[in-house]
Amino acid sequence: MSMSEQLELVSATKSFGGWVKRYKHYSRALDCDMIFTIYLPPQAEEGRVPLMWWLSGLTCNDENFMQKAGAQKTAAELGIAIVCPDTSPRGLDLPGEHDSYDFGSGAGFYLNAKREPWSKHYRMYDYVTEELPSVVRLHFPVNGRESISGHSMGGHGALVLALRQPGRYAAVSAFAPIVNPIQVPWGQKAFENYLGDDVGLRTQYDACELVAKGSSRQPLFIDQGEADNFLEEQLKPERLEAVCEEHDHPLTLRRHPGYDHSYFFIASFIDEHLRYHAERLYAKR
Ligand SMILES: N[C@@H](CCC(=O)N[C@@H](CSC=O)C(=O)NCC(=O)O)C(=O)O
Repeated sequence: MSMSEQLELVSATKSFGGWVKRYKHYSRALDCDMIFTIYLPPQAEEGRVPLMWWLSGLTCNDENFMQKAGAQKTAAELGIAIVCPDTSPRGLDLPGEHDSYDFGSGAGFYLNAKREPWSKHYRMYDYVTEELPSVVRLHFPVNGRESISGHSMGGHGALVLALRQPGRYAAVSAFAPIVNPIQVPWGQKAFENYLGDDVGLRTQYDACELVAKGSSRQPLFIDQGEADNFLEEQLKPERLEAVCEEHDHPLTLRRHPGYDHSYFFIASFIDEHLRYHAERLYAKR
């Protein structure tokens, strides 16, 4: 077993007949130690189960979703494992890395950075698409069926990963995703610093641009709160709606009056997302 495949158990907590477990491992892609959390439903004690990836947003780590979304009860009922990676490399002290909430630590944007000093460690795209899935497949009873979801920056990650890898995920959904990062302040700041001014490279990490490019027909399921204080400046779901309409890309976008950007919003609709994922994860191919 390579160094990156060796896991150290950090904690194990029983939940709805299954287990929430945190593991530490060395990531070769990021060249640092990382922690991820997995929920293993009770069915995983008897056989292999499908897996939903959850990508969290700015300022989060691997724990926010497991502690706040209340997903375990329905995941246990449906027999779905959930893996929550962290949102950036950790344990480094790159210059400026911890200075702001929307860049550097806690804000990896699920991309492979090209600019120094970020390029050696900030390779979250490779980490969440290749390295961590290999580790999970090696150590846990998963059956090869995967889906993906996420929130805000993690919603951006879920959409981009799915649109760039047609056929990989049985389902993709998002809560309040950043759909057009190249056109909004959060994304512009991150992409400028991580990727530089290569416009072609930036568009590869932008859901609206990927839909316009048309390389995937993956249906997208999105929930958005109308009282979200990031809605107008950072999220702009109407842009994705317009590009999907123009390119006839399947999109279900639900707007919910009164809901904000928090995990109270996610907890309110996570069961519907899990059922959406389960239907597709268990569908006959
Ligand atoms: N601190 C910032 C906002 C931080 C914030 O709202 N983070 C969200 C994700 S935002 C987009 O990626 C989050 O999930 N926070 C963690 C949580 O547990 O709620 C500010 O004050 O503006």
